[in-house]
Amino acid sequence: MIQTPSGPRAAVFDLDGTLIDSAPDIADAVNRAFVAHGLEATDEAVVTELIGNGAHRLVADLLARQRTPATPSDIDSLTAAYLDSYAEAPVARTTIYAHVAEDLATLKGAGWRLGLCTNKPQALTLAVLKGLGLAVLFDAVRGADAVPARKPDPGHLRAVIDALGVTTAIYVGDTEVDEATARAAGVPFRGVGWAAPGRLSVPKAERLSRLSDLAV
Ligand SMILES: O=C(O)COP(=O)(O)O
Ligand SMILES: [Mg+2]
Repeated sequence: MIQTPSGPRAAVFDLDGTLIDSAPDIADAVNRAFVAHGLEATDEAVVTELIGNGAHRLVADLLARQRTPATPSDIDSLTAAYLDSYAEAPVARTTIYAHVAEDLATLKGAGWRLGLCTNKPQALTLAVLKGLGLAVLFDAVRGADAVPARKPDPGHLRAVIDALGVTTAIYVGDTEVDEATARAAGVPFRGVGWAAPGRLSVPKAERLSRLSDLAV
């Protein structure tokens, strides 16, 4: 049985790399856009390492990695092409990490308010959550374009916490962007045990092995 005697009864989650392994669909979509523009595709493992700062930054980082000179308007149009391509197949190869769906349901059943704070755009976030059957679990969802400034701006996380109608919450994520956002917002942070190597500074021993451990 889950016990929630003290501490915040609200948790906000990052999406990519935290709740879902979306890297295969992100890599496919960004590579389709690059190839359609006469550019090279990038290995999925490399794309995976660059996820977490939003679509625009992913495109800019991939171009820099390929040493392809690009104007701001080139980056804008490639980003738009990538997001269009992603929206066509948002959950073709995406999977939910083990136990995540059942643990979120357990927390919700125990009275926790659940929020989502992601650098993925809002419409795509909702499409992914719906496609995976996770949308019903969340009381507030804010993608990168649903707030004035995205993570690591603390206002992004604060907007989700405000929308939950609570004063604080635990933030759960998989990268240093999430850690920095929580720190700047004055919110406690937990990293997930399944984060990709090198993406979190919090020691592995302190990371969550199950999301339901939040309630222990
Ligand atoms: O960078 C992105 O597109 C989204 O990543 P996040 O869900 O980990 O914030
Ligand atoms: Mg993430």
